[in-house]
Amino acid sequence: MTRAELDKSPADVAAMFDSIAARYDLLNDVLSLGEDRQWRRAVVRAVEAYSGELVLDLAAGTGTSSLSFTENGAKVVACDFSQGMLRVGAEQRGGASAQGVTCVVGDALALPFADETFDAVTISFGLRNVQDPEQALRELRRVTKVGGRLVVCEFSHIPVRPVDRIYSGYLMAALPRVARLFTRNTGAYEYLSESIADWPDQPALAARLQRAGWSRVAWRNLTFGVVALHRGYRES
Ligand SMILES: C[S@@+](CC[C@H](N)C(=O)[O-])C[C@H]1O[C@@H](n2cnc3c(N)ncnc32)[C@H](O)[C@@H]1O
Repeated sequence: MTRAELDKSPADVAAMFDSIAARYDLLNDVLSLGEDRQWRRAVVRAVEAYSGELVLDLAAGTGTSSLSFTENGAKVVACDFSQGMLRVGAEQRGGASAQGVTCVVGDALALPFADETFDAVTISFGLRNVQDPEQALRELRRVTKVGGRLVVCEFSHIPVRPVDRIYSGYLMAALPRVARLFTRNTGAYEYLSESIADWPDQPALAARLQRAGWSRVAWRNLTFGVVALHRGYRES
């Protein structure tokens, strides 16, 4: 059974996602009771990519989110260090460069792109899995054009503490049991629960974005704060 620990060793994280790639999208729908589709629509609206723009979808996984950014004609680079996840997505879209999405293998901590390449950069459910999130946020800023924007979609915390405790109970107890019905790699879903519980809340993540150099940082909650969308701009 392949799972990562909270030290987020890159080799363990990549191997874990390789091992669950084939069932990744199905499990997302099941475990979120279909809410993931609403979250993804909210990300597409927040990124607001249009024709002529180049978007980086970092930690793109199978690229479920990447394809939606092409709706108004933008081109998308789907970057991830799990070749297994990228491969599953490429097979679904008909190639490693198809339907406006180009897959690139790369590490969030040292992105394989020149400075000021992208009009918009985004990362969904990926930043929590990166060993050094602030370094990833600095790298995202480096490859963004001046005036460009960042949207981070990540699990977060429900601001009402007693409700957040009940939700954490679901995460730790029920989620891995439900996952067991669909996958042998229950360790990956124990890691999911633990990493969400361990992740900073909305103001703390906003502070990280600011420390990494992003300006005009703001966030909004989705599904009562189960997920939060953080936004920032590169101003200089
Ligand atoms: C939970 S999946 C999210 C996939 C996709 N963004 C989505 O919304 O479904 C997290 C992804 O982050 C990738 N990832 C984690 N750390 C990374 C790193 N340092 N560099 C590149 N990708 C990374 C994993 O390989 C995995 O595909």
